Amino acid sequence: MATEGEPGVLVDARYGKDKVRVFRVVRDPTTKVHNVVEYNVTVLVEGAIETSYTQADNTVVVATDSMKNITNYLAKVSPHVLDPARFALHLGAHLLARYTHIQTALVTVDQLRWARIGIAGAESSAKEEGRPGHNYAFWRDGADRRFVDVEVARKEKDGGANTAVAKVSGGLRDLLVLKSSGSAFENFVRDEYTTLVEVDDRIFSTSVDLRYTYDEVDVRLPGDEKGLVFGEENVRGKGNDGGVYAWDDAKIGSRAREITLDVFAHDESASVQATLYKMAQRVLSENKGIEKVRYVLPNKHYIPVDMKYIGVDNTTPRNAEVFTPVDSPSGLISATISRRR
Ligand SMILES: O=c1[nH]c(=O)c2[nH]c(=O)[nH]c2[nH]1
Repeated sequence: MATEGEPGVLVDARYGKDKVRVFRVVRDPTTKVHNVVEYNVTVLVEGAIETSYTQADNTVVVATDSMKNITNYLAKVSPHVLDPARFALHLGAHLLARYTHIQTALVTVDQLRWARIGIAGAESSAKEEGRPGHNYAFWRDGADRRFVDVEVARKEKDGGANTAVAKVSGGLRDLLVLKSSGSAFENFVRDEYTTLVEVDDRIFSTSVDLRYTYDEVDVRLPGDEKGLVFGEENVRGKGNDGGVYAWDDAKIGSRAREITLDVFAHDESASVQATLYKMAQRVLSENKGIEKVRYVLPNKHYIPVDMKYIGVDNTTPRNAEVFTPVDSPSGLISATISRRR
């Protein structure tokens, strides 16, 4: 939108609430087993909102405070609250159903870890991944977070249709790993700039960031007045997968984490690049609904301390035992691996 006399043109605009912190407990009154989730939610919208920027017209603005309220309200009433992907889809679809001038809703749900405390006893009838666990006592069993990113876009402009298409990706952030053997780095370019020595055994540590992207899904917006009826039938995969959800993000999320840890541990790593590629291939081969995988792996260097000055060998790989962990600089290795068509 351009106004005469102004040098600039509004090219894109989106707004919303970031860092909406939500904790939800779901209680089963019969078994007394509780399930809990903690999310950091980002909820943004795009659409016919240009005049709020160009003409100070707030009549098109759903307040970011209201978006926070909607997030909390859906955390209370959505049947999908325990599943971040479905919850994010429901929140995005709800915003489009409720506000016809909104074209696209962008929802990110970052999930903090809460695992059942695995103890036996009277209050431990619940199970987590087959293990016994306390019914309502939990602990933070890792600093890594699962996330899901959902972009729900109305199919037709101007609120005309009750159908939308959703781009969904999920992943993992800040999974910190280290191995003290099984990693080499040799045969790299050697020239006048090279000081790094080749090693057939070194420490390999990284903080894994992983994003996997699904095939797009079709979304039917909730038709009921309150926008709360949003079931399996509202989301359809595009392939011949019999409709409903084309994937189970909860299962894929925990499997991708297991695969990442498994490949990291088992691979005789020739480089961060080569290990990354193997991780991505495994994630693709075991999860048919995933279209592409992106890993970002910083190489967190651990430098053997040189003790030659005191007559001690601490630098040849066999004798390297004391290291200085180096925060910066770090390598930064990334790649996207897409399913072969
Ligand atoms: O696995 C590695 N890949 C690199 O590209 C690189 N560069 C470097 O200095 N060390 C390493 N390690």
